[in-house]
Amino acid sequence: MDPPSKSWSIHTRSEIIAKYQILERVGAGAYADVYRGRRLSDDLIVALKEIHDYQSAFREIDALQILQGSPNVVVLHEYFWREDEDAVLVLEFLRTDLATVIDEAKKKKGLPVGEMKQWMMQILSGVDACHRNMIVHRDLKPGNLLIGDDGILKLADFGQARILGEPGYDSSEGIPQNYEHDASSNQAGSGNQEQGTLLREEYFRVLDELKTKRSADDADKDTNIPDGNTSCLATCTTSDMDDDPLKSNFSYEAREDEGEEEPGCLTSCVGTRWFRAPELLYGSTNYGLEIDLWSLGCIFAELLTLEPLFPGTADIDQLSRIINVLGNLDEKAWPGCSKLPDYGIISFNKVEDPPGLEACLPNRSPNEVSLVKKLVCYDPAKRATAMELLQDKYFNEEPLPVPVSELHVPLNRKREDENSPWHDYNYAGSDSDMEDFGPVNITKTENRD
Ligand SMILES: Nc1ncnc2c1ncn2[C@@H]1O[C@H](COP(=O)(O)OP(=O)(O)OP(=O)(O)O)[C@@H](O)[C@H]1O
Repeated sequence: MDPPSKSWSIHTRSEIIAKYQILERVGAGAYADVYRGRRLSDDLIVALKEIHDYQSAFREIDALQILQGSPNVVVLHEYFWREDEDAVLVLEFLRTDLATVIDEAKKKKGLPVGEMKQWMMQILSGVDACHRNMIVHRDLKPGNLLIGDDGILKLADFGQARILGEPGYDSSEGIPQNYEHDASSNQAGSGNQEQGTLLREEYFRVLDELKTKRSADDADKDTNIPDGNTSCLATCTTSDMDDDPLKSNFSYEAREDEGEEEPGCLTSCVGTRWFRAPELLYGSTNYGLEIDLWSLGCIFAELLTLEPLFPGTADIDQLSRIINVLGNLDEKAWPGCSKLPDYGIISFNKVEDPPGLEACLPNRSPNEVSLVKKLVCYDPAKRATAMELLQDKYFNEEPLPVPVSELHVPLNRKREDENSPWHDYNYAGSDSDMEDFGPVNITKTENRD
């Protein structure tokens, strides 16, 4: 089978326009365009997500099918996917997101604690649903936590999600059960459709072809947005590596391919830099659900201060910011960390007296600081689970979480490209991982073999 040609236009898809009126485009991500749509049968407003990347589509459909019924995960109504077309997911339409809540709170100089707790509990409930199903989201950030008019927050954008097995995951578990590959059939999947299930062998064959094609596509790319608030898959290109003076450390694309072929390996190039766990920054390929818990800690800290916790401008700057707060990463802080693939490559100067997370959370209560500390810690095994945090005393002390109906839901969505503190930076044209980041004491040691 030839790699699928991309339609790039949902408007030409007869099977979709027979059922939905396509309204305006409401968003675009690394590999997707999202439109507001209206279901003709009952006027239901939906989001139509056209995904231009096969792997992201497989992952998103697979994870969402497993998580359907979880109150804090976006609803997948149905999806369309023909062999030669992009997948189009029909999702419930959610007008705003947590990034907008934070942005509005900043303008109003604060977020009431009772509201903040309610947002946090909903996030924890969504993450708990994922982790109970051994699904690691891998791109948790405020912009991927969507919010409906009713104040219900839902985890979205599962394009980087993976299903982990026990004890080492079997990558073949990431197969969508209802993928329709018969071009004669006019629709691919509506959650419970049985016909057209793709065999595992066929799935991996198709995936291999696509990865080969994607590598070729990536080699052609010459644009890069070095935005720490943008998903890694959007920022990792071959041009990143070419410009990176430590390029032997950051061979992300190579890792993605290697990792997919060997069960038990995962790519370290996932997520969004500001929310990326240290094990990913050090190149780990056998991490677990805990990477989401680190991201969660960064999101909670941002809710508490209304500023990103570690707004790194490059991967090394990201690590430097973490180390400058938590102290150096060593065997004492996380036994086994020296085995991380990139651990020996860059050594940071000794941080003599790290200020700790308290310094990043001024004027916050001890229980609030403690909540963040339970998540933002080096040793992944020490990070509290979402389930544990739902029982945290913080949520049972005054002021209690407000009911969902009392949450202030913003009317619109923040236009990230305009409001991002890195907006100007993004368009300054710098791709280099070593340019433009703040003062950082690093020493480059010799390359790995
Ligand atoms: N269910 C939805 N309802 C309303 N808008 C949505 C919905 N899903 C996505 N969007 C909008 O579309 C944008 C892009 O969607 P999404 O983040 O899922 O795409 P992506 O390509 O996977 O993104 P990323 O680059 O973050 O990986 C979102 O930021 C949001 O503005």
